[in-house]
Amino acid sequence: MSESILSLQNAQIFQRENLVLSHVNLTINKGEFVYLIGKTGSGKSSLMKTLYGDLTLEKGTGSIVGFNLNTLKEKEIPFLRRKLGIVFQDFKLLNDRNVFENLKFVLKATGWKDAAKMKTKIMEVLAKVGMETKDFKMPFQLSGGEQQRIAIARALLNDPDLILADEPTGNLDPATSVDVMKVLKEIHNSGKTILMATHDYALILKFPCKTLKCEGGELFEVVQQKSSV
Ligand SMILES: Nc1ncnc2c1ncn2[C@@H]1O[C@H](COP(=O)(O)OP(=O)(O)OP(=O)(O)O)[C@@H](O)[C@H]1O
Repeated sequence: MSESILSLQNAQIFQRENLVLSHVNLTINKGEFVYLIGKTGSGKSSLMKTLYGDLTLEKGTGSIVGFNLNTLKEKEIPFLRRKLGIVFQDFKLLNDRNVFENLKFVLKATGWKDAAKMKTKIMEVLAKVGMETKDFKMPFQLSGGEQQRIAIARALLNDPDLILADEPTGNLDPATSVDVMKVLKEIHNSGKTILMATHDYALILKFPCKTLKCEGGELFEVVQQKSSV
């Protein structure tokens, strides 16, 4: 039987007092790659934020990477995020330090102490995104696509059970988006589970996968046909 990594049942997603999505039923099994699509303002980011503990799940039930979203305490959120790799549209790299130090910062913040082990891990994740020769570069010396690769490498540091990518190609041109998508697909092929919010339909057509759509305040699966995505 497939192992569920993420499950929401009859969930309601709120932004403050505003109901953004209702009747959300969603299961993601280990090893899946799932797109989350929908127009701007349809609730993709709100759903993602609920999954990484930035918004509270107030109605319905939910569990993710072994955490119960209904009973999640503030102090548990860092532990939840260690089991998630989160990738954002705007990379969120620290501009005052180089690539290596950006990654080391995350390892130290998550309890790593041994310098040699940290170096091995950093070079391992950089190799996975094809950036092993850029460890000494400052973020502003990198292109947008390269910065996103580093952000993906950062998301891999703690061997996450699930990667949540919120519009990871949103700031990239079409060719660079395809390159970054290839990196994400390689990571998926190596056994990782990925949920990716996007409104880049060209990418979905090029790399078809299970697709969920936020529309009219609800979430449903769409069939992979040009007319339906
Ligand atoms: N911090 C906030 N406070 C109150 N309402 C918010 C907040 N952030 C988003 N919203 C509202 O929640 C709804 C869903 O927004 P959300 O950002 O989840 O959409 P989205 O599908 O991710 O859009 P986009 O593709 O533009 O990122 C919108 O109506 C938005 O105005």
